[in-house]
Amino acid sequence: MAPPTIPAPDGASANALLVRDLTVRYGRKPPVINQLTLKPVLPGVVTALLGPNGCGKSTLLRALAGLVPALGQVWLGGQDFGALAPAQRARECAYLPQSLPPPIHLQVLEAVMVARRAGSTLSAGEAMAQSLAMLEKLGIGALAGCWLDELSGGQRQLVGLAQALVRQPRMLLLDEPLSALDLRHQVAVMEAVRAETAARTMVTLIVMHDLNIALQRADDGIYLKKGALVAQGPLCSVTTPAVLEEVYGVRSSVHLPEGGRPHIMVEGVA
Ligand SMILES: Nc1ncnc2c1ncn2[C@@H]1O[C@H](COP(=O)(O)OP(=O)(O)OP(=O)(O)O)[C@@H](O)[C@H]1O
Repeated sequence: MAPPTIPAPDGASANALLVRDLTVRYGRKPPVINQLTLKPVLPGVVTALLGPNGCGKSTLLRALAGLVPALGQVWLGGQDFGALAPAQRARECAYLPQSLPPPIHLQVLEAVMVARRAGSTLSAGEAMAQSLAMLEKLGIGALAGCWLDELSGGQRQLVGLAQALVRQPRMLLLDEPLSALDLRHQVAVMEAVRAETAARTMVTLIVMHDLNIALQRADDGIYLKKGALVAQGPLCSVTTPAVLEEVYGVRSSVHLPEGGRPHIMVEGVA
């Protein structure tokens, strides 16, 4: 089947994620996502997936990862992603769920190495070097020898992220990866994700609730409401008081410091 014809910016479509007419429902309930069509989600930049509780952000990520059945078309890098065998899809797409990785009795370095070696022919030595480097990038090199089941929630979240990043997927889907992290680790994670996304020209979608962190650290944004697209584009351009009122039902103002990125002041419920 030919890729869906969604207009892409010049030269951007080759590795982009294309989503067309995506419908996802749980059981017999009405669809959570109903015929969603996105503009191309570009590779090499971080795209924040935003919207109120229950609007379908996690469902969209799970559908893209092939973890819930969906109707419609999902293409990645010119390939019909929905038609790939599950093993190949798992190699090309790393998905980090909202829930923490299970606290199994494994050392952190081993756990990251297992993720790196899954489905690859990499030697143990090379996998160890890459795994250690990834732990360092996320600021948790000191945890390499610790047991996973003795870590805090935030530390486990960081290890889950290291496992996702070290696999070098073509598409990285992160569901609220900052939720359990302190400020320093939030910044370290977003910097590492940005650097890996750019270096590997990955498609990276991150569910976020903190709009100001998104505005500082993400490039593009997708605003959803009730499973439908409200706005998509460069995050600093699409984040307007009108969009925030429509999506979240709040009154807000956008402040633009000289030479900086905008930040949002929420003034109240609309
Ligand atoms: N496994 C499931 N079975 C049935 N309904 C589900 C299931 N998972 C999610 N839903 C429903 O789908 C809707 C969207 O949920 P989803 O988790 O995708 O939202 P979300 O935008 O990620 O929310 P949040 O920001 O609160 O995490 C909700 O109404 C939820 O109740």
